[in-house]
Amino acid sequence: MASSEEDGSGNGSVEEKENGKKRSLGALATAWLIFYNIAMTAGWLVLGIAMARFYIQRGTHRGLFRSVQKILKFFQTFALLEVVHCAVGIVHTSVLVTGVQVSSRIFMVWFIAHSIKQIQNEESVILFLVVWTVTEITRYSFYTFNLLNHLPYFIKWARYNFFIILYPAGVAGELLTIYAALPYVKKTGMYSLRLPNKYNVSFDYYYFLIIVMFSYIPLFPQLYLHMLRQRRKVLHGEVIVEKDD
Ligand SMILES: CCCCCCCCCCCCC[C@@H](O)CC(=O)SCCNC(=O)CCNC(=O)[C@H](O)C(C)(C)COP(=O)(O)OP(=O)(O)OC[C@H]1O[C@@H](n2cnc3c(N)ncnc32)[C@H](O)[C@@H]1OP(=O)(O)O
Repeated sequence: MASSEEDGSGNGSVEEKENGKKRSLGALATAWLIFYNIAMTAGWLVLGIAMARFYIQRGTHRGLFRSVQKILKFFQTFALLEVVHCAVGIVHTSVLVTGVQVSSRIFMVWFIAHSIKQIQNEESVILFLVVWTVTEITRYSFYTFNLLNHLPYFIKWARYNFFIILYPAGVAGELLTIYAALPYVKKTGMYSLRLPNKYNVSFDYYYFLIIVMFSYIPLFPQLYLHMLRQRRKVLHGEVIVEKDD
């Protein structure tokens, strides 16, 4: 009689198969994340180089957003996958924190900078673009090297120190840009729904933007504190017990 190990019907064998499955899922997920992080690092690098070239050649920031917007829209929108990564569990971080971060960026790109052409040449747009670019090149290269188990210390240091200045600077750029958009939104009534209409609902994008600006007050500190906790954990080895979402 064949032993359970030989015929593959015993517990040990089932466990082995399951472990194998886990291993291959793990390998697949790792391979995907390496590909994703390399693509994102490259995308933000291309954006950074395009911005620098534009400024060196033209000597002005006017027209810069227009010239780099396609790359920005593509790679910032691609970042939606980060929420998916957390949701399916291949990345161990909070769906809520990542969701707030990604949705605020998507909102800035599509519903502010893309939609309101009149504000595209504001200095504040360049401020958040430069800040996002430096942040993302550092962040995605950090994840890539980390997954490859070859993380240079200066990248780790940059990932968990740059944000101390870049986060408030990015928020300032975003808030100033929304503020600059307000008069145009009020004048044109864009994305607004006035009564009477067949749905019997009204929506005022102008007031919505004001609410969004105020929502930074409770939300931004949460993200900043999250990053400070990550910093203590990664750079100083502190054990931090995170609350579930
Ligand atoms: C509809 C209208 C919406 C309006 C909403 C208004 C909201 C307003 C408030 C929002 C303000 C945001 C402003 C913001 O846009 C401004 C800026 O970004 S300025 C630039 C500076 N910013 C930053 O430095 C933050 C950048 N963002 C992040 O770091 C992340 O998005 C964040 C979710 C905030 C934190 O990331 P995370 O929790 O993942 O921290 P870690 O990087 O330490 O990673 C934790 C573990 O997860 C692993 N991980 C994560 N991602 C990956 C990945 N892609 N590939 C592989 N591994 C990944 C990481 O390695 C860690 O694992 P381990 O702990 O095991 O090492």
